Amino acid sequence: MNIKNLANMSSSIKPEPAKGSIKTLIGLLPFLQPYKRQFLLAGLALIVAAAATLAIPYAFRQMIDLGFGSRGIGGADAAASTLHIDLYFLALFGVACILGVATAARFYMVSWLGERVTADLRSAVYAHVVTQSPQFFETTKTGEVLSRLTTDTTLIQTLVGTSISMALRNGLLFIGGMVMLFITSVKLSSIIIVMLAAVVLPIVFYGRRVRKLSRESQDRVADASALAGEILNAMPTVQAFTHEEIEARRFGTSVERAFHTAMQRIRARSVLTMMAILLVFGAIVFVLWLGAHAVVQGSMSGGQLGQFILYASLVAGSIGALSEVLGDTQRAAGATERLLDLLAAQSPVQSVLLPETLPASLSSCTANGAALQLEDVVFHYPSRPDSNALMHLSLDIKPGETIAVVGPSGAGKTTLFQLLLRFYDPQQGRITLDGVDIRFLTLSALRSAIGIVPQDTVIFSENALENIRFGRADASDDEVIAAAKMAAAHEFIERLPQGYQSFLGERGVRLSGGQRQRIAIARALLKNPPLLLLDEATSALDAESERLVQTALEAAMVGRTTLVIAHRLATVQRADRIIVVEHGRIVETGTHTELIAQNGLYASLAALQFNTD
Ligand SMILES: Nc1ncnc2c1ncn2[C@@H]1O[C@H](COP(=O)(O)OP(=O)(O)OP(=O)(O)O)[C@@H](O)[C@H]1O
Repeated sequence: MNIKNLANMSSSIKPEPAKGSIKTLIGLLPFLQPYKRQFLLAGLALIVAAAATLAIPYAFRQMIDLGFGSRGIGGADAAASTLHIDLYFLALFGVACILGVATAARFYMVSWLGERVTADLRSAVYAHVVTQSPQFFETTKTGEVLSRLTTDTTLIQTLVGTSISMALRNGLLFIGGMVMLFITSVKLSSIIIVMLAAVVLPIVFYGRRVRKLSRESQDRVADASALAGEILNAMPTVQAFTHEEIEARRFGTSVERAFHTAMQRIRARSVLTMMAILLVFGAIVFVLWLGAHAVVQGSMSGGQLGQFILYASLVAGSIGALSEVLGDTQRAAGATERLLDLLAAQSPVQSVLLPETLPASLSSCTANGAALQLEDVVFHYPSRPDSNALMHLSLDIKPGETIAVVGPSGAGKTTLFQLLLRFYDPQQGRITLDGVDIRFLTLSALRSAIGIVPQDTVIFSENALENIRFGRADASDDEVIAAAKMAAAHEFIERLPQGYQSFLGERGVRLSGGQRQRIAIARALLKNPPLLLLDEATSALDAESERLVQTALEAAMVGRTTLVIAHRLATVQRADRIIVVEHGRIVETGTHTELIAQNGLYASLAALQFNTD
């Protein structure tokens, strides 16, 4: 349980990972391992198909030399020749049948693998990303994560579903074809080998360039989608400032940049393909020219040359395909690198291996709430190491107490909540819940004990029932309705067109601010936590909403410890204690009356903040 080490772990993903090489693909092995059997079957189908392909030129030669050859033309041998033709055509058809079945089987297995591995990878990356701390989401754009989940996984799907099998098939055809070329004619094949060596070097060199451009191209696409994601999430602001055109132009520029980089990659890849084909075929045409001379001089039969031509075109085709596969594989290697980076991101806030448990009274909140202690807490955000957001903050809260937290903007009020939820760990000091250091609890045990009503409630694209059930997934409908009643949300939900079944739409656009807050309060009540964190909305509600929200909050505070970032007079007046925070320190503590009497920071804040009530 070395907390220091845990805290020091970096959560951010590397901004620019080391150069992607095909070796990176080894990182995919854990995702392939569960499907060894399918791989084996696909491999078998592949070998059968490759063997059938390689058998075709041989059958072809037999047909020419033995079927049409000098032995078979005219006279007594005519009957035997017909038999030969029948046999060899039958054999050829047999081979084609095997090729058809084996190719279909390979395609099926390999495509299945591609889809399966991609689905697993997507789920694994997503499951990992949702456990990351806020720090991660500060440094990684949502759009980029989405792009990795979609574009990058699709590249890997191409790799597993197509490229690997293409590489293996063409690799086999290349090796088998070369062996058969040597068997057919050692002299011509030796010449081909020498020429091939001269052909491969430029291809390898150019392949590197294509890989680099691939990576850049993916980055640009990710940039564009990150930009779009950010803007689409802020549409009302964008439109209120009439920024539609500017944003459309900005996105257009980003898309153009992606297009430009993609074009560079496509150009490089076209050159690569052209070079590969020209060089390989050039070499083969030259060798065939030599072969034609050999047939004329009688040192080679026509069938032999036919067979050689077919094998040579198989070999040439396989080299062409391999160079193309190399491009895809390199793109997939880049994608794998980016996905593995995401998977490797470690949240600095981790559950300890041997967690302590909360006292039973806390896990089922029936008692009075939780005791909470902050002991000399010092904290700075990882992105701002030289500016402490909280400084030597100590606080002792008894079970059932209601504490109002007041302070100027930027004082550290929200930060305090973030630490209580363990979105971050303090650099110094500790926080205990009923005497247990919260770092020794599992994250889920800690967060289950805390209910939060944020300033701005997120409403999911679900009906009202499910939106409240977000507070506790296993709550029954009756429990949800009971919580809604306590939170003064029942009436307005009943009045919605389909009552609790009403779809609240993306971001709950159909609900007013006060209604959203009551949904949030209902969620918290459903969770029934011993510790409640409220962040009162600063925006003014109309008198009726205000009254309803206050009623709901009062219901929510009963029987639990409550910390509330207060913006309303009613709240501070009801609080057992008010703590006044400034520059990350507690500067005043007391009740409303006491603090007003002190005539310090609180008194001046109260005069400003609460005068509308
Ligand atoms: N994610 C973050 N990364 C870096 N600094 C942050 C982050 N969040 C807050 N801060 C800084 O920490 C300090 C305390 O911020 P905090 O949000 O806790 O203030 P607050 O009292 O809640 O203010 P407000 O009432 O305006 O919400 C501020 O100086 C703020 O700029």
